[in-house]
Amino acid sequence: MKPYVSFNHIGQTYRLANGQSMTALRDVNFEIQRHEFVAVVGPSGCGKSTLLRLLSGLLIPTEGQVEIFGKPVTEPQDEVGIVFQKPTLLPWLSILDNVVFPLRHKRGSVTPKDRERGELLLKKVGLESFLNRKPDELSGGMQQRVGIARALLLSPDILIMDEPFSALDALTREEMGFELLKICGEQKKTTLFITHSISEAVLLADRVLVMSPRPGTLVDDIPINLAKPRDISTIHSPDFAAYTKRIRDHICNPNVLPEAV
Ligand SMILES: Nc1ncnc2c1ncn2[C@@H]1O[C@H](COP(=O)(O)OP(=O)(O)OP(=O)(O)O)[C@@H](O)[C@H]1O
Repeated sequence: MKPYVSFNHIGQTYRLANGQSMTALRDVNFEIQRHEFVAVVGPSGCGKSTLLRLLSGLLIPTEGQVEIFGKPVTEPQDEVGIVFQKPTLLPWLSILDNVVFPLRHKRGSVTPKDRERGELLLKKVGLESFLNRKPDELSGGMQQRVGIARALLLSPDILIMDEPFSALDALTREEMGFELLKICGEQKKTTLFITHSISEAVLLADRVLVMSPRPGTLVDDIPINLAKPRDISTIHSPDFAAYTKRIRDHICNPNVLPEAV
């Protein structure tokens, strides 16, 4: 099967303000199949967000090529939706207007049909009774749901998420993870999910990519063969513990070879 996303020998060197250069990524190679949920974990500064910017077309790699279905990514495109760590909602707009904002930005206007779609997406994330509220009347978890609905507005095939739940409390974070799995399952998205949380990565993903410290490169690519649908009982299974240990060993002690799970 043709990969949906491919990172081919990706290197990224940033030019710093002082004129020096800094290599953030070195020879990163991986593929993502259609409808696969791939999580990326690694130490701080290893280049996780850089990977995300490369796939979103906000950044062009200094080496290699990122491709979506065989086509090089050279600019941002509608088939990619992004959920950021903070949803950055416009405080003066209602929740519904925030969700349809990308269309207003793109086309200059919003049709009743667009608003209907916005309402449907807000229903999907459980916010149908908050359409006319303002962002600061919502909790952090609810605001992040608005960010997810907004990212789904243009029906992207690919969803990229940069630590989307890191600002939430532990319980809300868990709940949002399960909701995300439901949404990705229903809407058949191909997902690249960046997180600092090893257990979140194992709980949500079909595959976990583990990165080395900077310059970041892949040190492990782990298929997560835990039964689906996943729920809170998944966390208590022995396989879950084995997967998290394998990842933690890489991150805490980069010289330890992965154990078989
Ligand atoms: N625009 C930029 N200009 C210069 N250096 C940058 C730029 N963006 C990122 N970097 C550097 O590249 C490296 C990788 O950054 P990146 O944000 O991709 O890592 P990360 O793994 O997402 O980090 P964290 O987990 O701390 O969020 C870091 O050393 C960072 O300082």
